[in-house]
Amino acid sequence: MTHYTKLPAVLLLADGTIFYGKAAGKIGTTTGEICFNTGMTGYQEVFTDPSYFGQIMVTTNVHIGNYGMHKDEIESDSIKIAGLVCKNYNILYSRKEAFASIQDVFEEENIVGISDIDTRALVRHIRDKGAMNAIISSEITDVNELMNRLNAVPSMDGLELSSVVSTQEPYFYGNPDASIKVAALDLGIKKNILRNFDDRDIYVQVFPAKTSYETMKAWGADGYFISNGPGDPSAMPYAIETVKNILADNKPLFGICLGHQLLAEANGIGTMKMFNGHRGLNHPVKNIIKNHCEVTSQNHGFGVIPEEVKKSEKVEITHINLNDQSIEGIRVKGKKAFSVQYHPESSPGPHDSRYLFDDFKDVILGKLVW
Ligand SMILES: NC(=O)CC[C@H](N)C(=O)O
Repeated sequence: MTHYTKLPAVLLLADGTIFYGKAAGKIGTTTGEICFNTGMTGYQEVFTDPSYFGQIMVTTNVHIGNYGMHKDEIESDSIKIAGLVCKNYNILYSRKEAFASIQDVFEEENIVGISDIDTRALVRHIRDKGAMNAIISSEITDVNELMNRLNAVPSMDGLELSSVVSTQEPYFYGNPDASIKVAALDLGIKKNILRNFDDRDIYVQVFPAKTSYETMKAWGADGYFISNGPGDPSAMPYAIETVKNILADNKPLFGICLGHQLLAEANGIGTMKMFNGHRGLNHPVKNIIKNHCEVTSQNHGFGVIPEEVKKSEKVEITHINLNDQSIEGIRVKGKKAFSVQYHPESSPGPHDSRYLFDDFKDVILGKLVW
């Protein structure tokens, strides 16, 4: 640990609300869309999830950093959140397997945060007012200056971010002798998705976001995976085109989160920005086909437009959110394509939905048809 001084810090929201706290992480200034995650564990997996790129994360779990940082508990190779807002920011940690403190990693990776915030009050405020941009600073105290900087930050609505976090070059994951080959379009893929494929004897080639279907097909994949990722799905015509081409060839396709939204878009179903996203580890979802409930891990700020899904002749609904009845899963009629809005790789989160990876394998093997 190089240094740690609890300097004062400010959090300013786009609606003018100010919270004062203490500096956490790198001393500096950061901006992004503010969002909250209600998960009670797994902060490192959450902070390294590329879907959070461009977002300032408020953690409702009171203790952050208390079990340190672990080499294996990553969902990508760097911290992806734009900033952190928390209550207790612990630079001391209790686990001997940890390789560093949260402060070491945040300093190294230039992540700016603010602690000692009443996160209950802040979350209630965001919950009532909806998604908005915010700025954290431990170097600028002038509120007008902060507001000027905040006003220059683009809205998440309409932002394409996948090509920023995606791999630049294709790479392989898993066992080359595995029985099945899947081409994954990396829009911000989480590592635990790759681990889940590997666990099921599936060899994956991960392709950059803007790879065409033709290029992936040349590898001879048995199925196609469209990943999770940051930003607005409607701002990604290149990926919608890729999904349309996979569907036109009637290849097995599985989409998670952003991949789900893109499967909807490719079938003429629109997506929308939600008033508040779903981010947490205990969202109840009903599987309509199997007639059971799953407790799910979620992280999304956009959703598919329910009315458009319901009147679509191309897709059928497979999963529904039991909190707000939003659409959590679809499958394309007469095709081998399906997707879910939530995160079955659940890292962190409960493992109720891991069967979806088995389902994808069964679709590829022709054992699951609809
Ligand atoms: N986890 C994800 O793939 C998120 C998808 C999309 N960026 C959203 O916020 O809704």
